[in-house]
Amino acid sequence: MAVHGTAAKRLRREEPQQRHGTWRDYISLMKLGITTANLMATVAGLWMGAHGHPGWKTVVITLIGTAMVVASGATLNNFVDRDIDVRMQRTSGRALPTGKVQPVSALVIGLALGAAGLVLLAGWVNSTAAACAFVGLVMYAYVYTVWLKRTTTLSTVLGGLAGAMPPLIGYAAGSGGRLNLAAWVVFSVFFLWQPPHFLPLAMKRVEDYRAAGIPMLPVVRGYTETKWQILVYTAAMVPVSLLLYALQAAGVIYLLVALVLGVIFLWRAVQGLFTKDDLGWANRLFRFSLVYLTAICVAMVVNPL
Ligand code: HEM
Ligand SMILES: CC(C)=CCC/C(C)=C/CC/C(C)=C/COP(=O)(O)OP(=O)(O)O
Repeated sequence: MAVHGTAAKRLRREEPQQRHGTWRDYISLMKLGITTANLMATVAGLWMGAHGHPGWKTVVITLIGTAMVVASGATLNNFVDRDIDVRMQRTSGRALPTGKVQPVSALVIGLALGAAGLVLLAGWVNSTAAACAFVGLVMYAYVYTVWLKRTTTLSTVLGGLAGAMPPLIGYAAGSGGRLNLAAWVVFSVFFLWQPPHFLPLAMKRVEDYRAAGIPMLPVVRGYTETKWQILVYTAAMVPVSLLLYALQAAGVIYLLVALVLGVIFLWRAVQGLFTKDDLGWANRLFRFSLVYLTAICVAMVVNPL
């Protein structure tokens, strides 16, 4: 049945405009901000695994391979999440919800990046690094994105298993495939860091997630429970981060950075329990989580033993 006049105009307005994407739109699928930060974590793992002396060929190939696998995870996450991203103000302008990039293109690019990155790591680094990358990719693109994010408040914590894999990829690359206790302590620091990194953002975007039907912790259990969990994970992360010094895997400079910034992180998390300005506090904590991440990665590079 032909549709004429205002109804036709309204229909045209509701469909995502079929605009052909530029190369920037395709690149945006890879979430370069998060991917770059994951490479920073990979470098930290590399230097820790190699006790400060990784070979440059290993560094370059590991970073290219890990970048491809993380970009693959982000692109596949965009492909799967396009139905919910269109319903959240923060993500509705992305390339897939706006129709700038076709879903099948994102799927093909995501799968190709993942396959190429895994082959690079397996063929030119080592099988342990490739295995860590494969686990991270499956955990992020499938377990977190397809399954957990839509069904449980535990998605953030379990998604943290994926987010803690890049430093382990780096550690495996730097150590010739050996994942000793220090490797798992590095993994644990990044694992414990992620809830205090993301949950403040989830608080800020609680109405977005409620509108999209995503059961993030603040949507289901409210701000108070979320603030307590932020405090618990931060309180666990600080002493675990100091274990690297106790294991003689990192030196005094690292110890001072982890101690001072860890105490500041902890104090800011405690402040959340008493603040009247929840969203202002959440904004500041999210931003500080990135400062802490950067400082810890730099300290691991500067002062491995
Ligand atoms: C459970 C795991 C994680 C969740 C749920 C999460 C979630 C998010 C979200 C929703 C944003 C805002 C992005 C936007 O608005 O477009 C963000 C930003 C960011 N995340 Fe995470 N993240 C996680 C793990 C990580 C990890 C492991 C890293 C790095 C090692 C990281 C680094 C960053 C950075 C640097 C930004 C700011 C840059 C940007 O917005 O692109 N995140 N995160
Ligand atoms: C080896 C490998 C692939 C490791 C994964 C590293 C990585 C990208 C970790 C971040 C994990 C994560 C849950 C991001 C947020 O996705 P989201 O869907 O909650 O964010 P969005 O709402 O902004 O899309």
